[in-house]
Amino acid sequence: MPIDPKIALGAELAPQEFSWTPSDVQHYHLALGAGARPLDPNELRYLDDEKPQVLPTFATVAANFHATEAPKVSFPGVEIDLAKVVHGSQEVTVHQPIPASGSGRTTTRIAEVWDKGKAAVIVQESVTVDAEGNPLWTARSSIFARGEGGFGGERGPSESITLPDREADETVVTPVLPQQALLYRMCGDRNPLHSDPQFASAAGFPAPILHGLCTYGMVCKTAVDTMLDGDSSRVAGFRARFAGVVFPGENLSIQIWKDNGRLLISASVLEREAPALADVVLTLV
Ligand SMILES: C/C=C/C(=O)SCCNC(=O)CCNC(=O)[C@H](O)C(C)(C)COP(=O)(O)OP(=O)(O)OC[C@H]1O[C@@H](n2cnc3c(N)ncnc32)[C@H](O)[C@@H]1OP(=O)(O)O
Repeated sequence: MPIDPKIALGAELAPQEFSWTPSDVQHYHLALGAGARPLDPNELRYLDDEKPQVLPTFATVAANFHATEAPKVSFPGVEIDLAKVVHGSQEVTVHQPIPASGSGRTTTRIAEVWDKGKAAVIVQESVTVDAEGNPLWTARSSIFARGEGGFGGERGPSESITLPDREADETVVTPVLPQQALLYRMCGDRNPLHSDPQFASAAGFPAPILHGLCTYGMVCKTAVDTMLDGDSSRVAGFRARFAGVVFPGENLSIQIWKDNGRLLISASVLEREAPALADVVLTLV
């Protein structure tokens, strides 16, 4: 059985130990498009050699940054073909600004398994501490496994955020480079869905799609640059639901509203007027 919720729910995955360097951080930021404004000192903070500031979304790549193999969707009680899976949602809460270098230990458990009929939604929660055991960040993410529902589980919640009924405080267009996914996969996510046209076609897409976490990082960076004077240490948390695919070479239209100590954001693909990220909340420190 591809999904056995009785085994999966609450299962702990093998802990991951890892470390990162300023060079990894620079590399991650470049893969999100940093450096496009090379005369802007705020932009160069992401790329400093000694002490780059670190976007909180680096938390999503830190543990696997040096992976060179395609990921597997294989956990206790879950065995799914990678081609059926898209990233559903992501949330990161940082407990301190992420340092420019360090080491961490992540423990992950399968927190929820929902049966959406045509799909399964599997939610993982993870906690990362530094070498001394101090909390660095916690994360929650879901995958949406197409064709894997119908195992007799519960449907689960279906919440969404209502955006303010007024014009956005800022609207920014952020280009996705034609080579963006090929750059981003060097941050440890070698899923061929993002690079191999044949694999993408077999998965039902006309071309390789952008990593959801690349869109996620790009939108967080845009919000930090536009609303927080380029200071990523003001971000306490960032969450989003992946509402539609993005193709490299498209443009993201990003709308941002100030809302009581947080930013609410929506991101869509300009050319197709199609949603990219929904339920996006940036929580301020
Ligand atoms: C390993 C891969 C890594 C990647 O990076 S892949 C790239 C990043 N991810 C994406 O690009 C995904 C973009 N999103 C989509 O393409 C679509 O959006 C989905 C295929 C995820 C869902 O679309 P649809 O099949 O039309 O679903 P529905 O009919 O709108 O909803 C069915 C049920 O599924 C829940 N749901 C919808 N989207 C998500 C999501 N993104 N994450 C978690 N759950 C989701 C809904 O709520 C609802 O359930 P309820 O009827 O109980 O309300």
